[in-house]
Amino acid sequence: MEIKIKSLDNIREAAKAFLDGMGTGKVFAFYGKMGAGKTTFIKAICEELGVTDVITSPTFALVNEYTAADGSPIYHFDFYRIKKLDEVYDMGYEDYFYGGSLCFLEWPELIEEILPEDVTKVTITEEADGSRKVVW
Ligand SMILES: Nc1ncnc2c1ncn2[C@@H]1O[C@H](COP(=O)(O)OP(=O)(O)OP(=O)(O)O)[C@@H](O)[C@H]1O
Repeated sequence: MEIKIKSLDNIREAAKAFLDGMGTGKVFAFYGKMGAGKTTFIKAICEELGVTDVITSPTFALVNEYTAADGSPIYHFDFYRIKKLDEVYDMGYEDYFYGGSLCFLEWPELIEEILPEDVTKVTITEEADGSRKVVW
């Protein structure tokens, strides 16, 4: 599927469209260059799910946990700074990836070998006009 986000003014609408078309998967790997808009789009999706926690890229903690409006947890990962896969083993990644809760991953290419088989891969690209294309 594909969504175009014209500007930040349209991001909540885009997040809603994504949620409507995201399917039954739980683990979503967001690919895209630095500045493509991964954090911004994940934030919009979480807000659309009723998260009221502060949503920022979990660069230092590796994972942030939020609570959706229905009380379910959402896990937001950023693997940009990992140096060894051991760091991901040590955090008990399997409990997250196979736990049945929503997981949103930034920089999944750094842990490609341990992504679950049923991961949904989402690619965000910045277009020449500054809009973003989201494909999954
Ligand atoms: N859909 C959009 N339309 C316009 N601007 C956007 C959009 N999405 C993100 N931006 C802007 O682009 C910049 C980078 O966004 P963001 O931090 O979400 O990127 P990122 O892919 O998470 O980058 P990084 O990998 O460095 O964390 C921010 O200033 C943000 O406001």
